Amino acid sequence: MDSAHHDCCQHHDHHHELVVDDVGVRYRRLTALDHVSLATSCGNRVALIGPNGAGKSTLIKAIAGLVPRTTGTIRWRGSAVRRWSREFAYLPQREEVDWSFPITVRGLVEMGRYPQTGMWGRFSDNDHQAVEQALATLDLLDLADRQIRELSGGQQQRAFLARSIAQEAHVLLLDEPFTGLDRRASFQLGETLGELAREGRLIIASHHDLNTVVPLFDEALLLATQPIAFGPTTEVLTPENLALTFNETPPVSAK
Ligand SMILES: Nc1ncnc2c1ncn2[C@@H]1O[C@H](COP(=O)(O)OP(=O)(O)OP(=O)(O)O)[C@@H](O)[C@H]1O
Repeated sequence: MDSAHHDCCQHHDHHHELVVDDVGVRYRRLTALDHVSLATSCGNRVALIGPNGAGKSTLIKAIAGLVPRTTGTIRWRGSAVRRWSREFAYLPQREEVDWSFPITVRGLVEMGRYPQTGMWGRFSDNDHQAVEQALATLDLLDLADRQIRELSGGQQQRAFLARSIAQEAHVLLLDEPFTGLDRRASFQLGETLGELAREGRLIIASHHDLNTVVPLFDEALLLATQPIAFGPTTEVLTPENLALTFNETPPVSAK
């Protein structure tokens, strides 16, 4: 990966850059999230872990400013997040994407520039350069003129990541990015996310495979509508916390 060091952490102070404070989200009468808090900063990869319906997607959308909060606040670098901004990139779950939509990889990555140029705006040299740089970063130059429907699942994920790089997003919010990838594609995506985090981005992803949380993520939030635990992956992934999260009987310690 050859992109220059990302500027994400230059604003770093003693506080965390992203602060989710006591957030609740309700859909009509259903409480999807309740009293959720976490604080983290750029450079981290944060896993959201929990059973189906635990609120992982809802939290991702709330941080992205895509669903309204019922309670609490979300602050990014000291300012309240109220609606979507260019600093956040959101990748929906695979099944929410229309993969038959006729667009090339380059066309998809160019969409990352629309917040700057407007949908019908002229692309400057700077915009073209950002697109080519993003394609190169995700190793997609050879595939740039292919239709996205003609790509493998792993290549499609990379195309979406390239779009968020072209957008110059600081926070990547990914809904189950590893689902449906084989081992090789998963490994490659893991390497890519590691690089993007090292360059100074914050990565937040829902994740289902408990066996790969530790190698792939620095921090984890265990979630079951309410937060069960948040912290460094190796500290929070205890059998007790997992049992509470997945509503199983906690292991009885030997007497
Ligand atoms: N648009 C919506 N309207 C009403 N209820 C919703 C909506 N979206 C999600 N829900 C409900 O909110 C709860 C949390 O859903 P969410 O999709 O955030 O969970 P999740 O942890 O991402 O689940 P999964 O692992 O199955 O993707 C669920 O009970 C779900 O049915």
